[in-house]
Amino acid sequence: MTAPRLRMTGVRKSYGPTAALRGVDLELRPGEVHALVGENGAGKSTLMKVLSGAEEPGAGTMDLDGAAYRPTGPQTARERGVAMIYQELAVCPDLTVAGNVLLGLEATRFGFLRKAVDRERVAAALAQLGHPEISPDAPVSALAPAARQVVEIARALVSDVKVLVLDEPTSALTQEDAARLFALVKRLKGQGVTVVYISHFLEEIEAVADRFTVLRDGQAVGGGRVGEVSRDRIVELMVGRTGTEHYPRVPHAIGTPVLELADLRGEELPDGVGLVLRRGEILGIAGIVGSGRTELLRAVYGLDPVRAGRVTVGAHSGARFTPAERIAQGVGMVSEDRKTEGLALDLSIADNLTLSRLDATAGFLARARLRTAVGDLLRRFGVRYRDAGQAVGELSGGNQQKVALARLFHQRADVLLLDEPTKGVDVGSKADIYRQIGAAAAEGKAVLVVSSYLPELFGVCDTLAVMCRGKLTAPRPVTEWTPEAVIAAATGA
Ligand SMILES: Nc1ncnc2c1ncn2[C@@H]1O[C@H](COP(=O)(O)OP(=O)(O)OP(=O)(O)O)[C@@H](O)[C@H]1O
Repeated sequence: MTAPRLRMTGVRKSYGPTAALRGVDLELRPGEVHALVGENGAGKSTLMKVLSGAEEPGAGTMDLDGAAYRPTGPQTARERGVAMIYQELAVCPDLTVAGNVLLGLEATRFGFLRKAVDRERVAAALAQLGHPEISPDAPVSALAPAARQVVEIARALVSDVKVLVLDEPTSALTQEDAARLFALVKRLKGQGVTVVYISHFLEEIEAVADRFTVLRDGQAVGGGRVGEVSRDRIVELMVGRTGTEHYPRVPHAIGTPVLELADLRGEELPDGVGLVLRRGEILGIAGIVGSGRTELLRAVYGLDPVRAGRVTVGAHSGARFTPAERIAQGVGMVSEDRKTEGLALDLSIADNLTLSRLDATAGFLARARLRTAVGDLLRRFGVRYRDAGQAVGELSGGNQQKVALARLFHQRADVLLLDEPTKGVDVGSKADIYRQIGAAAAEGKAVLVVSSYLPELFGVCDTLAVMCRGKLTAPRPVTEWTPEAVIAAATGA
């Protein structure tokens, strides 16, 4: 058997009273793609932060190519050839591509700046990654997310990366860019680089990974070769029980219209959208990143200016309402970008959950009743937390997403606008969210859901419409669509 490239033994890490890692062993081989899977809060990011020097372990040892490995920070980890690429990319937008790729290297490696040589080196790295179209001289601020990600990977490559960690790397990518990323990962593997790949999409893992390890509650509970273990078995290992239903359906009936859009136009997108959403209806909007789906929800909610057209919510007709007015009209939204627009990360879970409830009686509710309501909501959404007084920023990414959704349900909105509601959420918890969406429809609420994950739209929605360059097809029952027809409509084919 090949000697491991990197070995982690008995790694522990606690944040105050929260034990994030409880003695993890992990072995990574040279030139393999190793998937790390597990429920939200299982400890995946923490384990990889320890590996890449961003967090110091409380206990345990690591060795790299047979020698002790104890990084004191991300820079010393990089010097040993271990780098991590986060979901929120860490590039400096004001620098050029070359400036970013060589960041921190000029001084240590070259001693002095050799511009032409540096430029060549960066161009070679980009070509090696299969992206010669990215110019070393381009300002990073001008690049799309997928290209920025390539810049970060190139940065790791020039410092002779041996182990590269990708944390949910496709979360901001179009399907096409995701396919290019998979090709790039395979190239890196061919060059002997070990890639650790964190993802909640088992399809992705099957497409790129050789082996996988499942984390549960801060421990490695299983693993093996991809392809030799069924998806259901992997999910079982993740959640610790059998028979997780992927798309639970709650029976619901469709009633009268509650939201109507007529020729709605934003500054650029959307471009003349009309639709009718009825009580008890779950209407999905498919489309590629950039097609105007997010802009559509933002325009309806009053977050983006509306140039023309009409939005009717119950008795309120017009287009220029503020989000506060929309909330008062019974509209709620969970934005795709929960960090900047959704949650107040420094505030407690309980405060975040109760912030947007404009219920005059809330002030008089006994504290105990409110506490019970909060606890009940957190349970319904399967949030893993220590106590409701804990800051939301301390939760894992997927658990933050669940809090953002739970808040909307606490707000008791009648019209729910959901933009990528299960982004970053694990397979088991996705089912919890689908169940809550179904329950909302059963209570007569109307749901407009934007998603880039087609199986989810097919599994959850009653009706489906596809957005392409700011325009929306007529919504049709989901049974009348096929994935191929959706993709054709989304790409304007
Ligand atoms: N800075 C922090 N302060 C306090 N607790 C933290 C901090 N970072 C992580 N945790 C806790 O450590 C545990 C593991 O979190 P981690 O982010 O590693 O999970 P994850 O498996 O990456 O989850 P996700 O799939 O949601 O990204 C969670 O209980 C989380 O709340």
